[in-house]
Amino acid sequence: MQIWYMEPYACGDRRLPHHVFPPKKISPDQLLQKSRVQYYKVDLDDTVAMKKRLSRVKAEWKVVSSDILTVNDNVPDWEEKLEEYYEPIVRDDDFVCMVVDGSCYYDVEPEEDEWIRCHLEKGDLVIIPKGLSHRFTITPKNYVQIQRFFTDRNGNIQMSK
Ligand SMILES: CSCCC(=O)/C(O)=C/O
Repeated sequence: MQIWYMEPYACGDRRLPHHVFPPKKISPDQLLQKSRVQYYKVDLDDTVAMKKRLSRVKAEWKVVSSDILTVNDNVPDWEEKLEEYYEPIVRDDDFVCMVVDGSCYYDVEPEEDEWIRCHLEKGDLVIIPKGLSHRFTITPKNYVQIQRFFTDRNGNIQMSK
């Protein structure tokens, strides 16, 4: 995963990196300190290691359901969907997301109008904590397949998936 500060009030093609000038990249540890976003690299080609990592994440974060979402330009109402995903949201549950194929950006906003761009590729898994403003968009590949894991902060019935 590559992580960098975005230029303020980025406009134009959202798929471009929109670095601040000069570019300011940060490490996953710095991202964690700054925003509480956690990061794991999952080796999707190693089934045993992948299952181990995912079952740990599911147990630790009380994952109750998951889905797999493909975002590409064959999606009906593609432009509208992208608009919707780019709208900042603040969730009241922790959100876990892993890139299965392709690439995408999750932008997080630890402080008002200060956006940090996380460029996720295959095997990158992030945990966006509840309460943190974030948004999603695609990269110039125009293609990503992600697995989303939904958590239950109230400890309700667990569904296996
Ligand atoms: C294409 S994923 C859109 C972002 C998302 O599903 C979500 O709920 C983020 O919190």
